[in-house]
Amino acid sequence: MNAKELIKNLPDYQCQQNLDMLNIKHIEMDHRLLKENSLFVCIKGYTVDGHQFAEAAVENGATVIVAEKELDVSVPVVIVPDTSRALAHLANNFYDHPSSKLKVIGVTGTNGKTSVTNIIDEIHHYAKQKTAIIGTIQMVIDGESHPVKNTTPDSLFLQKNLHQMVEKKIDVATMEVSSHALDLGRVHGVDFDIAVFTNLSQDHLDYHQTMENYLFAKSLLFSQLGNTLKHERPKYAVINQDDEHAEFLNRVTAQPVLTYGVQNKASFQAVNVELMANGVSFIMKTPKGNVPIKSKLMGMFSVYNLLAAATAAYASGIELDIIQHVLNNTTGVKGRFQPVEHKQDFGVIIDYAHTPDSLENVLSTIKRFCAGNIRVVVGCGGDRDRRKRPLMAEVACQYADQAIFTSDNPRSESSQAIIDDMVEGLKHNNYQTILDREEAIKQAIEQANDKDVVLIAGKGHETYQIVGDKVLDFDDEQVAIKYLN
Ligand SMILES: CC(=O)N[C@H]1[C@@H](OP(=O)(O)OP(=O)(O)OC[C@H]2O[C@@H](n3ccc(=O)[nH]c3=O)[C@H](O)[C@@H]2O)O[C@H](CO)[C@@H](O)[C@@H]1O[C@H](C)C(=O)N[C@@H](C)C(=O)N[C@H](CCC(=O)O)C(=O)O
Repeated sequence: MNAKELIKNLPDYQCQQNLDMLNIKHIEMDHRLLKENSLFVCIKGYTVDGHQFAEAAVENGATVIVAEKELDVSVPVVIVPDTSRALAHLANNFYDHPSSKLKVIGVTGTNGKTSVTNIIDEIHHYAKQKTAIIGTIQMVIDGESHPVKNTTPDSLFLQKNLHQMVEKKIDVATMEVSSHALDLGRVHGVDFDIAVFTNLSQDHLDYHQTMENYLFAKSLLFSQLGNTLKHERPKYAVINQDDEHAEFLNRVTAQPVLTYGVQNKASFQAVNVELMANGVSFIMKTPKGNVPIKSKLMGMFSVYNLLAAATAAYASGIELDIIQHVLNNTTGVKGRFQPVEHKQDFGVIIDYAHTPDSLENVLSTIKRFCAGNIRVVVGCGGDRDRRKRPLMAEVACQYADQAIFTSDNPRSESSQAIIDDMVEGLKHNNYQTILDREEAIKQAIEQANDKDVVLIAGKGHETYQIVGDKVLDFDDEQVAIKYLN
């Protein structure tokens, strides 16, 4: 693509050099990945400023640099006020606006994003559509799995892979949209068809500082839905009517809204809800009649996840009998309320719950069917929201009979310091501290009696533990299996 053509839609750029003859074959934001004839965008990161790699980028094949300041390099420099924003638009332009060529469903909210995204994907797959999914666990394009670094990737990765999806004739891409991504503009330019809101509770205050900022970031997905129709396809906002922020989000979007909920009247409402030891059942009231649902997924939060996915799928034009089939048969996602199969007479469940709210949801669900004691193994991540630490410990001790506080991903912090934050001011004494996560899981399993349930919380699907700058192999499920057999 001609360099001048590529940058022409940037609203506010300066470039003293002539770009007419330059052909750009790649866009890159990491100088280590550069190839010949690339445009390199210098991103000011949190830990590193990409501007320092400009010279090395030229050596590695960059023929144009996009930066926020003048640079002493031998190739043309395009100066823009904000390189992250420019990258999102350049990538969208370079890959020819891929999100306008397939249906894109974005799911945001504190809890439930992964489960809802996966159920929406399952429904479209069952409806014989070609699907792709982008989320915390992985990116899957037409059944092929790819690793991911972030829940919602940076704009370059995102646009490149949306382009791949168009090439592979994907009909619908369902993606988790984190508040970080919305705030950092990773999804700028993505033409969403449907935006789904699950819920909002305390998390990520290390980044957003206040709940108002956190809500504002989430709301960007709904304002970004715009007010235009794309390709004659209607756009929809799907909102959890029972969440206290529903009304605010309702006002943010200019598109038609479909709601779901249990307590309040909604487009999709669950009534006659029964929470059982082996699943949930309810009648799903819909604009086209009542649909009985009996799912293997457990707990009230699963009722909400199922409703969110059903409403989004309905907004996407899927027939109710297909939605019903998938809701009744889905087995959920690895690391989300995942039972570990074994021979003993007690239960072991792995869950990604790493917020006070999600931990409370999971523990209160277990409380409904556990005939013995609940034992929870839990920690908090390092270099992340410190304010949630005592709240997590309080929830653990309040709902479980015995809590073991241990390491999560301590990152650059000491595990002991994180646990000190958790227990500061804690009035309960039904807890012990075992810093080593494997030892904590072992102890919880060895202490369990018949009818007890052991919940291993916080890391879910993760197969690693981040200690300092090392990423060590660690899989809660594998460790549990080791001590169960
Ligand atoms: C705070 C934050 O969001 N950081 C993200 C950010 O990293 P950073 O700002 O430190 O950037 P950097 O990697 O130092 O590099 C800056 C620039 O220099 C370039 N570079 C760097 C080194 C080099 O040798 N050469 C080079 O060119 C980089 O490619 C980049 O363009 O940009 C990276 C690339 O896009 C992200 O992977 C990284 O996410 C980190 C891993 C992260 O942990 N982010 C969390 C906070 C996050 O975003 N979480 C949400 C999920 C939240 C949830 O719902 O649970 C998410 O969506 O994942």
